[in-house]
Amino acid sequence: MRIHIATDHAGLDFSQTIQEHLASLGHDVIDHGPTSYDPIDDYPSFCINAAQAVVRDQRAGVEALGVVFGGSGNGEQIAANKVTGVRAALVWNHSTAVLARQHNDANVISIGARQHTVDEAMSLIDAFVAEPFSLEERHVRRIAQLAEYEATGAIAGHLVDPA
Ligand SMILES: O=C(CO)[C@H](O)[C@H](O)COP(=O)(O)O
Repeated sequence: MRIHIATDHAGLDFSQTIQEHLASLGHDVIDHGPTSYDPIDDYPSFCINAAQAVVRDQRAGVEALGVVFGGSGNGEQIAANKVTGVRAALVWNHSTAVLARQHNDANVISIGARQHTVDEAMSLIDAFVAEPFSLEERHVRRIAQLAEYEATGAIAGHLVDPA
């Protein structure tokens, strides 16, 4: 699996340790930064670059996922979800890691580095990467509705207020 990683200053130590862990498991890890600690850096561009790379890879038929870190993970999830084709989930326990794949076919997860130990975060990421999408019809249908809204601003057969 290719795994695209991004963070900001709040998750930089985490990110480096976790990248080594993922590489030791044989994953192809790609770091989208930052490359050095800057306490006033901004997470959006790092996370958007990682998210774009996931979508680009998946569209090219490459198995790829993304993991973004921040202090809470909230802003990083929001940033990743601005990229068309991204389904980014905030993961904070084993169940949300597994369900992000099973139900949501999430292609990016976000983890708050100030909310977990690095060992906890590694186990959340391992659970996420190991879990397949269930392919159950109701989940496929809901994900398709999200993609349709993203593409057209509407969901056929459902009332969506105009943006
Ligand atoms: O989690 C985050 C965004 O959701 C950021 O990592 C966090 O806001 C950074 O905080 P600070 O600039 O105070 O170190």
